[in-house]
Amino acid sequence: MTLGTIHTATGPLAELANAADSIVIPSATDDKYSRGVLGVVTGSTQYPGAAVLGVEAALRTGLGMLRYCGPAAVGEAVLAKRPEIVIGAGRSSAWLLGSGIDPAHLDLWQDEAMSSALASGIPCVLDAGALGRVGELRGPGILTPHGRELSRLLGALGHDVSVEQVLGEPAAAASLAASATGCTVLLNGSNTTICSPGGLDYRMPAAPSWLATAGTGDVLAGILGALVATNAQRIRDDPETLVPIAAAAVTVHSLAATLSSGGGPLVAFDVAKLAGDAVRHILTAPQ
Ligand SMILES: NC(=O)C1=CN([C@@H]2O[C@H](COP(=O)(O)OP(=O)(O)OC[C@H]3O[C@@H](n4cnc5c(N)ncnc54)[C@H](O)[C@@H]3O)[C@@H](O)[C@H]2O)[C@@H](O)CC1
Ligand SMILES: Nc1ncnc2c1ncn2[C@@H]1O[C@H](COP(=O)(O)OP(=O)(O)O)[C@@H](O)[C@H]1O
Repeated sequence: MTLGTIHTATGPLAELANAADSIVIPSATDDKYSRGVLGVVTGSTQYPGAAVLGVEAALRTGLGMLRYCGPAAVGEAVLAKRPEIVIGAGRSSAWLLGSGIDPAHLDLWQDEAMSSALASGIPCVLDAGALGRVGELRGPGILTPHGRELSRLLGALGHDVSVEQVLGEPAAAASLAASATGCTVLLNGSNTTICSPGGLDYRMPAAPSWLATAGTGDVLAGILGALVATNAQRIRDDPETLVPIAAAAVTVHSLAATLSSGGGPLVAFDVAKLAGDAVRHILTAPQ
C-alpha cells in the first residue's frame, strides 16, 4: 500500500513555528466575549479526568470564557478545579470535542451538543471520541489523533493503513487523512506532524519524552482549543492558518512539559497548569 505524495510546506518553516504569532494579546477594547469563547464537549463518567485536564489547559493558555457540556458529575469535577467555567452550551467562537469520550457510551446531552457544534460552521477541534464524526463537520476543523486513532479513522474512510504504517510514514498518513476529510490533521507523537488539506506539511521538533504519560493528549487538545477560539476569525477567513496555530499549540505544550519536567517525570495536570507560563515565555522571548 502506498500512502501517496507528500507535499512540503510552501512558507518558511521558521515562520510556521513562530508560536507568538498565534497568541492573541487582549487589547483595551476587548471583553470576555470578544477575546474568544471555547465550547467544550469532553469527559464522561468513564473518563472525567480528560475534561478536567483539557479545561485547565485551555484556561491557562488564555481565553475569554469556557462553556462546558457534559454529564453533571463531570461538570462538578471540572467546576471544583475551575470555578471560572460556565456550564452549558451558548454562543462560542470555537469548539473542543471528544477527549475522554467513548462514542459507544455518549451522554445524550453531549451527543446533541456535539451534533450542533459540528453543524454550526464554527471552527472545531476533534479529539479521541469525536474523530469518527468528522463527516458531520460543516466548518473548519482540526483532528488530533495518535497513531492508532489515525489508523482507525483512515480505515473508516476506506483507506486500509495499519498503525505501523502510520508510525512509519506519519506525514504521508496525516496528509492522506487531511485530503480525505478536508481538515487539518495533527498526528501527535514525539515529533508531531501537522498536515493541511491545502498541502501544508510540518513536522515539529521532538518534545520531551516524559510526555508519554496518560492525559497529556487531553492537555494538548485544551491548549489547541484555546488558540483556535482566540484566533477563530482568522481561521474562518483562511482555514490553512490552522497549521501555524496547531504548531503553536504543540510548542506551548512542549514548553510547558519542559518547565514541568526539569529533566524528570511529569504529570499531565502540571503540564496543563504550566501552559500559562509557557505562553509567557513565548511572548517575552527575544524575537
Ligand atoms: N484521565 C483521563 O480521563 C484520561 C482519559 N483518556 C481518554 O481515554 C480514551 C482512550 O484513549 P486511548 O489513547 O487509550 O485510546 P485508544 O483506545 O485508541 O488506545 C488504546 C490502544 O491504542 C494504542 N495506542 C495508544 N497510543 C498510541 C500511539 N501514540 N501510537 C500508536 N498506538 C497507540 C495502544 O495499543 C493502546 O493500547 C480517550 O477518550 C482519551 O481522551 C486518556 O487521555 C488517558 C487519561
Ligand atoms: N515519546 C514521546 N515523546 C514526546 N512526546 C510524546 C511521546 N509520547 C507521547 N507524546 C506526546 O504526549 C501526548 C500524548 O497524547 P495521547 O496519546 O493522545 O494521550 P492521552 O490520550 O493519554 O491524553 C501527545 O501530545 C504526544 O505528542
